[in-house]
Amino acid sequence: MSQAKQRVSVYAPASMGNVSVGFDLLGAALAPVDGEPLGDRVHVEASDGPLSLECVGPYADLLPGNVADNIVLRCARHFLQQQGKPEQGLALTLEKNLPIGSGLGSSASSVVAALAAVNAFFDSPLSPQELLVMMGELEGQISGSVHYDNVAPSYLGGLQLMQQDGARALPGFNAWYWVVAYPGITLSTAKMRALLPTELPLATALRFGQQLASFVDACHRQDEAQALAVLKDVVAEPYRAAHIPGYQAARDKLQALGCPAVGISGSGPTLFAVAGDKTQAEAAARYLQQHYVLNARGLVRICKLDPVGVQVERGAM
Ligand SMILES: Nc1ncnc2c1ncn2[C@@H]1O[C@H](COP(=O)(O)OP(=O)(O)O)[C@@H](O)[C@H]1O
Ligand SMILES: N[C@@H](CCOP(=O)(O)O)C(=O)O
Repeated sequence: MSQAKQRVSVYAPASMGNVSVGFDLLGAALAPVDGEPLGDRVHVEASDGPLSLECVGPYADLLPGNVADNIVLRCARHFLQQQGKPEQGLALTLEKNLPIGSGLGSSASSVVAALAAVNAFFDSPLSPQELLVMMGELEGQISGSVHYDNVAPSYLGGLQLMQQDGARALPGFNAWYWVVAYPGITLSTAKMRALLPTELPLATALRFGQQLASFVDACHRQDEAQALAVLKDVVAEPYRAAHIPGYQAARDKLQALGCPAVGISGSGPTLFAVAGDKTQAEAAARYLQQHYVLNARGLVRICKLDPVGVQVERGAM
């Protein structure tokens, strides 16, 4: 009697790094309100050959031509080496649903889905904390430095604040909609990081600390007015805004439409706008679709926070 082969599929949602107020320290997982997924999927199944990766999906053609450079394969290799396992017997498929270099945590989504999938395939030898550390290291290999504000929310869901010893969930504001718009052009995270100064003036450092502390306090007390008053980026936006085509004009227009906060998602070019209700979210989405999206690769989604993060499905083939 032949034994059924095991198959594991993992979905990892898009994420928004920084959320304006917490450069490299705060991130949010996104779930479109229309129920359509917005994130990469990785499938792992047993095979008789060497470790392999196939890429499919709407943004697969933008991945590195050499599959060995794909972060999903690098994640699988790293995991197998770390576990003392041979590089064979696994066939991986990446469904590349997120645009690359978009500010939607695309590489992080692939990293989270890949590592969660291989870990689940081998019955979870790594704890969630160990896995999160590995995700941060692998994501850091391609984005220019280790930062957890994409991998942590994609893995754990919700709004995640990085601490010295791991990630802590912050209570978000249930009424808020997060409208995200990706114009359809690529901006490399590493290059957008290279625009930033290596040191900040003392006044900026103080303002950053005060704003982040106020935002965290406001989340815990569910003080919406205080949270919105400090949802501002004094660290990265001043250096990045001019490098994102159309960003400053769109931000001004969205504010005029009544959106209480607008910012760069991750390192851009995606922008986000907070909307207090569905009507305002739809007006912002219409504006962004007409004026911020530049080509057919672009997208606009009205989202809530994804409360779940990674989703693992097991099955037999
Ligand atoms: N599975 C993958 N998903 C996204 N990017 C990948 C993947 N594998 C390799 N890469 C490479 O990693 C880099 C990711 O760029 P980055 O600007 O960090 O994108 P993002 O901000 O969308 O994560 C690109 O050079 C891309 O070719
Ligand atoms: N904190 C990082 C976030 C990068 O996010 P990405 O989605 O653009 O990769 C930064 O601002 O550099």
